[in-house]
This record gives sequence, C-alpha cells and structure tokens, in this order.
Amino acid sequence: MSKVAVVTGSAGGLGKGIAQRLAKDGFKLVLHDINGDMLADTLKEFKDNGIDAVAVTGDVSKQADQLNLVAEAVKAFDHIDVFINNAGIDVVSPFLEIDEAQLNRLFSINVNGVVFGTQAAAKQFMKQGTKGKVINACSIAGHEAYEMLGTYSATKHAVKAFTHVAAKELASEQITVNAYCPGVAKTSMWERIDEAMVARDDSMQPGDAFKKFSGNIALGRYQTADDVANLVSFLASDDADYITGQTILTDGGLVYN
Ligand SMILES: NC(=O)c1ccc[n+]([C@@H]2O[C@H](COP(=O)([O-])OP(=O)(O)OC[C@H]3O[C@@H](n4cnc5c(N)ncnc54)[C@H](O)[C@@H]3O)[C@@H](O)[C@H]2O)c1
Ligand SMILES: CC(=O)[C@H](C)O
Repeated sequence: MSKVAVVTGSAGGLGKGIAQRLAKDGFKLVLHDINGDMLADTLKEFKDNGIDAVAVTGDVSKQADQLNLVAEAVKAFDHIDVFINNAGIDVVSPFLEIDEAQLNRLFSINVNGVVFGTQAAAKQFMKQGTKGKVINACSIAGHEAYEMLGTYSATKHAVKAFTHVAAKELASEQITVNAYCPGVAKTSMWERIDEAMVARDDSMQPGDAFKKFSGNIALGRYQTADDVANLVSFLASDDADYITGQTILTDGGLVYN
C-alpha cells in the first residue's frame, strides 16, 4: 500500500519541492495552501507528471481547516503516514516597530499552525492505530536570532520547543515529531525579506540582503528546495523511525549547534 504525505504550504517554495521529492519516493500527495489559484496550478503540474495527488485549500492557523485537511486526505487516500507542517510566513521589522496585528498573524501561522497541524495528524494516526511522522518547518532562525527577523526568530524557537514536547507526548503512540531547519533558500519568502531589508537601508541594492546572508554559507552557495527535500525525505522514511524530537539544521554550514 502506498504511503500518504500531507504537506502544508505546498503550492510553491520549499513545500512544493518537498512534495515533488516525496512523490519520487513513492508517496501519494495531499497538497495544501491558502493560495487556491497557485495550488490549482501546482496540482495540475503534479497530475500532468503522473503523480497521484489531491489538493485542499485552507489556512493553517485555523484549527477547523487543519481537521478538514486531514479529513479530506483520508477521504482521498484512506489514511495518512506523514504530515509536514511546512507553511510559514516572515515579518521583517525591528521588534520595536512591530504592531499587534502583525505579531498575532505571525504567531498564528508559524506557531498555532504547527500545533493545530500536529494535533490533527496525531489524532488521525491514533485513530488508525499506526505509527506516524510529523515533520515541522523550523529554521536557522530557530537556533540563532537575526536583527529585523527577531519576531520571526521567536516563532521558529517556539517551533523548536514544541517539536521537543510533542515528540515526548506522542512517543508512546509510535508517532515521531522532528523538524528541518533550512538556512537561506531562494524562494518567494527570501524575495520578500530582501525587498523589506533593502527598503530600510539606503546603502543597499535589491539582492544585497540575500547576498549578505548567503555569502556566509561555508559550502559557498545558497540553498535549493532540493537540499531541504533531501533531509525531509529521510525524516519521512522508515530509516528515521528511531529519531524523534530533533530539529535538524540543513544550511550548508551557517549555524553550528
Ligand atoms: N526560504 C528560506 O530560506 C527558509 C529558511 C528557513 C525556514 N524556512 C521555512 O520554510 C517554510 C517554507 O518557506 P518558503 O521559503 O517556501 O516560503 P514561501 O513564502 O515561498 O512559501 C510558503 C507557502 O505557504 C503558503 N502559506 C502562507 N500562509 C499560509 C497559511 N496560513 N495557510 C496555508 N498556507 C500558507 C504560501 O501561500 C506559500 O505557498 C516556512 O515555514 C519558512 O519559515 C524557509
Ligand atoms: C527565512 C529564514 O528562516 C532564514 C533566516 O533564511
């Protein structure tokens, strides 16, 4: 029986790359995103490439949407094996300037979204009576803290802590919970971060913030979605059955801890 993976925020960026890799690994895919149009295009692309996939539109910050996502996945494929809490957003701002609405939105997607996704997946794994894997998107910003990304960093530190505790609470059910912590990948998230950082510094040109961050990578190049998917593929595989509660850096040599 084919395994089934759910990937939130998979219409584009790292989530799409992860979904493509898991399809190559033999998984059936449940794609998910808040952006319905982009999601429809991605589903078509997957299907045109012969991948067995369905798409569910939703907002990870809404508990009901996450329950619906799992229900739709089970309706389509009968069960789930892996749930990837990938969706996340950025805010670029000195913390002194961040307002209540921005902060609430950031935490509700990056933190509440991971909690609600893990709840929905764990309840389904327990109902199935099977093992299961939850894999969360953390970041180098969950291990380090970066100016202008301080509140984003706070959400990723929260994801790290939650990954530890969810792993402890779910271990007796044979459900593992781990996280991948990417470095600097060229997705639309980094296009937005670069634009926002450059807009605040007259001495910078478009692309300079991305260059500055990626210029420190020991392996000498920025990250691709495939680099991230390589780690997630392992964490989603049976080879990772004995690994839980880990937040693993994949950053080409940027943060060492
Ligand atoms: N790009 C990087 O360098 C980098 C580095 C470290 C960690 N990350 C993390 O990896 C994850 C993916 O990042 P990315 O670079 O692909 O971002 P991205 O912005 O390129 O893509 C994120 C996707 O999530 C979707 N999304 C946003 N809010 C959503 C919501 N509320 N519900 C459902 N879907 C939603 C977006 O529509 C988009 O398709 C994020 O959690 C991010 O914090 C990215
Ligand atoms: C966006 C992100 O998490 C790092 C800082 O590149």
